[in-house]
Amino acid sequence: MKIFSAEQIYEADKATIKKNSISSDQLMEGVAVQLFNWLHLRIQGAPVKIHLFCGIGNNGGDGIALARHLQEHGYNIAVYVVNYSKKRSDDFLVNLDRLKDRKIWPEFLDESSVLPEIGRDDIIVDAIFGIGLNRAPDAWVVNLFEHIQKAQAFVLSVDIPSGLYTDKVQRDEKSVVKANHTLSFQVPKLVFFLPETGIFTEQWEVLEIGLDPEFLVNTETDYELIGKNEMLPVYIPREKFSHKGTHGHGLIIGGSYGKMGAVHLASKACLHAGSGLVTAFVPKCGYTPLQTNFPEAMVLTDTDENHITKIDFTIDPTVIGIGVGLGKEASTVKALDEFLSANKKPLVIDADALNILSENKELLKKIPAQTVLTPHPKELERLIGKWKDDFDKLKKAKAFSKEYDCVLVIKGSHTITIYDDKGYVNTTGNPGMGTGGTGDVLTGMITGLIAQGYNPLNAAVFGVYLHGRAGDIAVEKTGYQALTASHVVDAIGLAFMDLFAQPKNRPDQGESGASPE
Ligand SMILES: NC(=O)C1=CN([C@@H]2O[C@H](COP(=O)(O)OP(=O)(O)OC[C@H]3O[C@@H](n4cnc5c(N)ncnc54)[C@H](OP(=O)(O)O)[C@@H]3O)[C@@H](O)[C@H]2O)[C@@H](O)CC1
Ligand SMILES: Nc1ncnc2c1ncn2[C@@H]1O[C@H](COP(=O)(O)OP(=O)(O)O)[C@@H](O)[C@H]1O
Ligand SMILES: [K+]
Repeated sequence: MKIFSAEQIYEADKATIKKNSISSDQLMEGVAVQLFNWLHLRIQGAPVKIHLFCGIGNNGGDGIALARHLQEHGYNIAVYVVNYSKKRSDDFLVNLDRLKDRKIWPEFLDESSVLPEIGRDDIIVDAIFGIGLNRAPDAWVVNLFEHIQKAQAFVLSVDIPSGLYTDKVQRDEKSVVKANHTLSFQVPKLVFFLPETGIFTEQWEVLEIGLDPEFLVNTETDYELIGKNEMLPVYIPREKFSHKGTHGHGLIIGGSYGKMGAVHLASKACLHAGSGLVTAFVPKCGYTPLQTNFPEAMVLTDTDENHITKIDFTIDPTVIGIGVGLGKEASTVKALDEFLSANKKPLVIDADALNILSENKELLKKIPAQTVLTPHPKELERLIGKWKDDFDKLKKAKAFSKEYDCVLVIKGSHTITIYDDKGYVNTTGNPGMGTGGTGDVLTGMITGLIAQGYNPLNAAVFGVYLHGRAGDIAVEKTGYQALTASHVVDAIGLAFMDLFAQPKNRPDQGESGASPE
């Protein structure tokens, strides 16, 4: 699913109005009917009090139009106009008149108003600011937001939590409404997926509002949301006459004394992701544990007992995943330098190999085109430097990816893979995966996918998707706390099979950390 910018959404709006020969008021009316249907389906005429806080632009217009439909169906409503500007939008005014025609008189709130009482069991509709927010809300509006929060009632935000910008971080947390649920019009917004801005809505859901499909299909976006629908066309099926020789050979290089598990996890994940063969290249101390516990892997060893000191092998792997459990010994740094100077194979780089690159930036020039780098936030900071906020991070990440022609996988709750100026935002995974070793599993999976013939970008995006999906499947049996990296490895096969499972009968919805399909 594409993630459009606010400018593109306004353009889509215009294109829809032009193509369908409808007025903007008719478009808003369609939106209001959708909003009403959503609420009506869930509260089914219950006498719960619904407080609608409406701004004076089109977001407010949506709220005002929704109020009319709720009133027509006998709901117990209270409507407030948050009068933060004299410049009201035409469609807001049209809908305000319609409301007055029905003898509903909204309460106009301003700086001097006594704020309404809201019960804990009431519902709040937040239609104060939409995507038109372009400056910080006034202090009295922030005060209203706090009043809304204190009520602890269920907050439904229309289009976007009010106070949240679409393209920058709102510094003051109090200046944004914290929504329980957001109904985002037609497309999700990038801010739902970034750590600093995603916290303002617990759940989000796309509400179809009938924007022109041709515009949506033909418009390129900077970000794409990755779910099952995006990954199915990427999947490479197994051919009947294929064999281990055609499924590729992944080589995992890493490990040091006390950190051999990382190599075990990555190599196992590489095989579970479908690589025909896997070889682990480790210090000598890794030989026995790996051979004993993981019979499917072949093992090559360094001359040193505890660390990688010289990466020397005669096999011909398809792809190399390097860095897990590696350590940063001086001899390891030298070995990595020599390896990168000679290597011609596609690479996946993680963990200490990334840290070595960060400390020896000249080595970055030696990585092959489209190398996949998989940093967690701290490793990313070492690579690209400190960022001011999440948007600055994405900008710096894109510049870095361009400079070194690499696929940059920014790991997190919603991992974002960057390549060629575009970001692929993952929807799978869960907080249970914040446990040692899950990153090693991802490295192995991406390596295993490249081994089978996926190009590095597809391998990264698909690997991240499958990794999160495996975590989601595994956590159903373990719970968040007990989930371990090994559980994730064990569920990789189920994650593949889930690609072809019949969809469950539920609406196209998502929530922080859950898949939208
Ligand atoms: N295609 C779609 O998705 C459709 C979208 N629709 C809906 O339209 C919504 C966007 O509506 P919108 O453009 O009228 O802007 P909105 O957010 O209501 O703000 C109102 C105005 O407030 C102003 N302003 C800004 N910041 C301010 C501040 N801090 N303090 C005070 N004032 C401030 C600013 O005007 P300014 O003063 O800068 O001239 C701004 O224009 C969208 O979210 C969705 O709900 C549907 O109806 C139809 C289909
Ligand atoms: N809250 C979360 N939601 C979804 N995925 C998560 C969450 N926390 C961590 N993960 C995933 O778990 C992995 C952790 O990787 P990393 O920090 O490198 O772990 P390690 O170094 O221990 O292997 C990443 O792929 C990350 O996206
Ligand atoms: K809103």
